[in-house]
Order: sequence, then C-alpha cells, then structure tokens
Amino acid sequence: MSESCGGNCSSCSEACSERKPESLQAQPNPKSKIGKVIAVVSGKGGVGKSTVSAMLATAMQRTGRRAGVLDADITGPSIPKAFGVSECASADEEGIYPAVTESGIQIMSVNLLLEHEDDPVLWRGPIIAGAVKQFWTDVVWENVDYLFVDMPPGTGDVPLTVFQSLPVDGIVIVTSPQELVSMIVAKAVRMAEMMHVPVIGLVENYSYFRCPDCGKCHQIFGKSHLDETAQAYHLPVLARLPIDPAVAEACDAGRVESLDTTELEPALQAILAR
Ligand SMILES: Nc1ncnc2c1ncn2[C@@H]1O[C@H](COP(=O)(O)OP(=O)(O)OP(=O)(O)O)[C@@H](O)[C@H]1O
Repeated sequence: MSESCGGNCSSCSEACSERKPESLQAQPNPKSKIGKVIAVVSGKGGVGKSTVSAMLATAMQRTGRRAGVLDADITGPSIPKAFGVSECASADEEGIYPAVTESGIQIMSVNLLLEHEDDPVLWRGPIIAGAVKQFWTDVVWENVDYLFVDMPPGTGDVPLTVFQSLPVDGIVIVTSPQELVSMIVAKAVRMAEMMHVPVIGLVENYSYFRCPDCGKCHQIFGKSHLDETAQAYHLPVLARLPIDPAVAEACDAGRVESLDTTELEPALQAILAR
C-alpha cells in the first residue's frame, strides 16, 4: 500500500495487496426504491419474452405488490404498446419518471422518449447499452417491489451491461418448442453462472394450441424438449403457455393487463420465493 493511500482504489493504479475488487454496478437514481430485479431473457426474438415480462408484472401487481418493467429491448421495444401507453415520459432535475399503466405498473422504454413511437432507434451497441443503464441510474422508480427487465434476445452488449450494472436477483428464461432449446438454455445458464445470477426457471411459450371446438391440445410447433433440458440443468419448468389468439389480440390492443395470468402462478411463486 502506498503511503499516500486514501482507500479509493478507483483513482489509484497501484497493484497493491489491499486493492479491492471494483464493482461495475451502477447506483440507481437516489429517489428510486427498488426491491428485487428479475431479468426475462430468451435465445432469439419473437418467442414471447416481452409478453411474458408484461404478464408477470401484471400478475405481480395483482398480488398487491408494486411491479415495474424496464424495457431493455431498445431496438424492438414492445412494452408500452402491450400496456396501451403512448404518452411520453416526463422528467425534471431529479430524473426521468416512468409511465404508469392502468393498474399502476411503472414502465420505462425508449419508446416513451421518442417523438413518434414508430421512429427507428439507429444506435450502435455501446449507446444502446448506455441508454439501458440510464433507465436504472436516471429513472425514478417509486417503491417498486419487483422490477422486471425485458432483455433483448441473445447475449450481446445489452445483456452484458444489464448483468454488470444492475443487481439482478434472478433470471427467467423464455423458450418456445421450435427452438434448439438445449443450446439456448445452455447459453443462458452459462451466462448466468458467469454473472453470478441464479436462474429461477424456464417458461415455455407457444407450447400447444387448445382447439376451441373439441378442447384437444395440439403441439403446433412439434414435441417439446423442455423437460429433458430442465432436468439436465436442474431447473424447474415454471409455466407452459398455450398459443392463444386472445394474448396476441390483447397485446395488440394495449390490454395485456386484462389477460388471465393463472398459468404464470408457479412462475410468480418461484419469483416471490427469491
Ligand atoms: N402465447 C401466445 N399466444 C399468442 N400470441 C402470442 C403469445 N405470446 C406472444 N404472442 C404474440 O407474439 C408476438 C411476439 O411476442 P413478443 O413481442 O412478446 O416476443 P419477444 O420474444 O419479446 O420478441 P422480441 O424479442 O423480438 O421483441 C406479439 O405480437 C405477441 O402478442
């Protein structure tokens, strides 16, 4: 240790034995109060990750706890539309305020900062990652018990930034039957291990379609391989959601909060057990 050591390793380049490992975690806005942070991830786009994030937040809000959704899917933001929120976020010298949905869920998305929601976001990776970090550091999350982070698909810049900068308490992996599920889960599990974040479990979307006439279930995308994968990685299957035209309609119409979330109850319980 140098004689002039002030105990601040971040402003010192000396490789002394007292050097403390630096945390890359960002401080939230001083006005924010956030309980647990749950990341919702998928291997590729379109498997229903945003829908599952929105439905989990809806289910959580229904328990009387306060939910929030941080839309980290900057180039494909779908959270405001699913909740039917179109007004811009407001801001003052204390920070940016999330939009609040009909049932009181706080949401923040790049779409709430754009003049027109159909404006494309043509930013490079580091800028996108920086914007997501700002959704943590600059946004005033008011007493959110569970903040769901709708991640962009895959393992790029943004997921890395989220796992390094936010204190993520657990990951929910969303898959679909037609994916190479074992590879997708393997990648997510490896990423979670490297980031020291526990995986809460797996949600399979588009699992089956129940015929409205005869009630028979059809596996439209073929046989699911989720059970074998879940066993191999010692992970629980938290839910299997059917292909349901009502889900697509509700999300398109901005009424995700009107959906029945009973099927997600085991996922909710597993999250609450964290
Ligand atoms: N179980 C379901 N039944 C019917 N439609 C669904 C279901 N889940 C999702 N959808 C619809 O599929 C579309 C894609 O879903 P969503 O946006 O949630 O996917 P995503 O994985 O978040 O995609 P991306 O990562 O590309 O944003 C949406 O229109 C949504 O309403």
